[in-house]
Amino acid sequence: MSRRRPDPAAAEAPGATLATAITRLDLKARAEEEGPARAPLRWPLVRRLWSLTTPYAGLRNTLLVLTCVRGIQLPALPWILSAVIAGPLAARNWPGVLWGSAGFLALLLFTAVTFHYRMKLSLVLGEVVVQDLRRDLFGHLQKLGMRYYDRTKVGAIISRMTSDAEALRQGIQDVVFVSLVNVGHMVIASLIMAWYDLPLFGFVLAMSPLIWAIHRFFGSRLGTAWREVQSSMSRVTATLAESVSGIRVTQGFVRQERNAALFHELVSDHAGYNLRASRLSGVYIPLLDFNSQLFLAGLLVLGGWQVLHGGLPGFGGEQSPAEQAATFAALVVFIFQLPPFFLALRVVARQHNTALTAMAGAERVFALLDTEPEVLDEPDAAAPETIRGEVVFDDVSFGYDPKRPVLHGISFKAEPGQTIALVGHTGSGKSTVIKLISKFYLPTGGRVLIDGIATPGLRTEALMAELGIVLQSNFLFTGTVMDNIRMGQPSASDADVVAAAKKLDCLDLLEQLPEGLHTAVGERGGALSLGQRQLVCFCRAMLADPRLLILDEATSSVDGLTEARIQKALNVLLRGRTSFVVAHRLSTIRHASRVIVLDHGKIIESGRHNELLREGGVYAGMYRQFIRAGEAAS
Ligand SMILES: Nc1ncnc2c1ncn2[C@@H]1O[C@H](COP(=O)(O)OP(=O)(O)OP(=O)(O)O)[C@@H](O)[C@H]1O
Repeated sequence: MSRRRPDPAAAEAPGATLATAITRLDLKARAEEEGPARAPLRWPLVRRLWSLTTPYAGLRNTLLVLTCVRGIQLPALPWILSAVIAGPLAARNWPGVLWGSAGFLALLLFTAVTFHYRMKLSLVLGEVVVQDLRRDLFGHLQKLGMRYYDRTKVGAIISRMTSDAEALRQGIQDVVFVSLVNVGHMVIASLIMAWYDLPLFGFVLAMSPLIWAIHRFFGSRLGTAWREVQSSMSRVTATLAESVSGIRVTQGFVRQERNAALFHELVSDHAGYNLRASRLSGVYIPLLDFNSQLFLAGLLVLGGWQVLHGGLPGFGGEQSPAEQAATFAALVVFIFQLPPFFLALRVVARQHNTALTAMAGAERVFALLDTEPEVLDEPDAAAPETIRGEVVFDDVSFGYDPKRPVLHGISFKAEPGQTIALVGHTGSGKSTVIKLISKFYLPTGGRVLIDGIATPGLRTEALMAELGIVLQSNFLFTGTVMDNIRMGQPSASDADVVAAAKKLDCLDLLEQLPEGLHTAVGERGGALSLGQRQLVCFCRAMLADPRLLILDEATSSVDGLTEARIQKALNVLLRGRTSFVVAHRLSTIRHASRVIVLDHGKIIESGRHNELLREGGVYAGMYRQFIRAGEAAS
């Protein structure tokens, strides 16, 4: 954890304690979204990860061959050098030195070419596998139902697609191939050393676990520290983005100081993690370097003794000149083999840490891919060509959590072509009724019937083909006005889009935009006014021409003139199709075939506007309030 100095400015800031509490909660929630940093190596998971390379078996197998070749080349290079020094050079044989150098150069070139292709192909393999994985994840996310999205945070989904997918890429592109190269290198180098001098090699083996242990101790701590640095940075950027986009609210509610305290806390957290990682690196790298050099010093003493005194203490007696030359050659071989041998050991240990991170990422990514989409269709569900648009709620009850119902015994019938206005206080269940008609959920009790077919028996695609949804948030995707309208009917031509806008009598309003229908709407439609966004969504629904229309009317007000045009467009849009409107406009409610008043998930009144007014019940009270609020605002 980071150690922070108390900051007087932050402590004095109003709400600093609250800010700290919020940060703590926020950090905890985000840490939960990110999940554990590492997971143990599990064979089934490794096999599944490896199976992602199956479609690219040719590429993968070429890489395996290159990996093996490189595992031999790496120890062969220092071996040639040591052989030339201990052989031709010690014997003062100049042509032999030249031949040896030429052989070294040739192998060097071959090694460079192998390295080039190994790097290139592993990057390609990592890229194609991650591309497939992201495509599969996205496709799978599209299939998951509302329940999944109700319980999963957006941040968690984004982490699966970004940091976890990246961890998998590292696992596939680096861990396997880099580890194989280095393990191969170590095996061959060990064979060479053991061949030259078995007892001296015993000394090397005895020291290796020390280096491995140092690496494991620091490596895992460093891995965690760097991951914390990264995630604390993403918290800083996320908070910064939120603060900048919400700057008006911040200033409006005079929250600048509180936000500054929160931001300060996140930044000092990040600095703390950075310092911790730097402190660890500062000990680890010099320690490892010192150990390797110490090792060489030990080797020089032992090997030197052997050369000068004939064999290691306790391993044989007097040596002949030929044996002494062989001992000298062995020492040179060891001195050349050892530094890259320890380097390879370090690389393998580092890859082990990366593999644990990849395992954690793989567990989460596969868990998402294995999440079964909720089955909403019965096996023999009907898929009628068209829908007339009769909607019946037959004693429907529903709870997002089945133990806590939010709709109780709802019954009503909408004839084809009718407009049903849903009104009620916030949380009364209006949106939930709409979600049941849209088949985002199935009722927990009773039946929702469309054209006499209960929703589980009606194929979801058939319903969606005849269902148009216009939400209050007026969701627009990055692209042009034209693209956004066409989303309602992807095969529609430009002329069809223009015709839809004409039908709603709003073409002139959209053509007034800087580039007319080709104007880019900006992120989430930010480049358009609220009224323009609503019109684009109406055109989108008009183009799709569904039999059933769901409309969550926007509450935000637009200027009087635009309001009149929107109202006119809305009347055209509603005409001739069964519509359910979460109504906020008086004129929509007045023209509705029926107004359904909900309270705490129950229908308390139902009828035409005038009838309900005459009854003088809850609706009449709401209406009076509405009128008073309208007068006060004008
Ligand atoms: N995804 C959800 N998970 C759990 N409970 C939910 C969910 N959505 C809504 N609820 C709860 O269901 C009840 C009805 O909510 P609903 O959104 O249908 O009301 P509403 O009348 O549309 O409200 P508003 O006018 O504020 O949009 C509320 O108590 C709400 O807290």
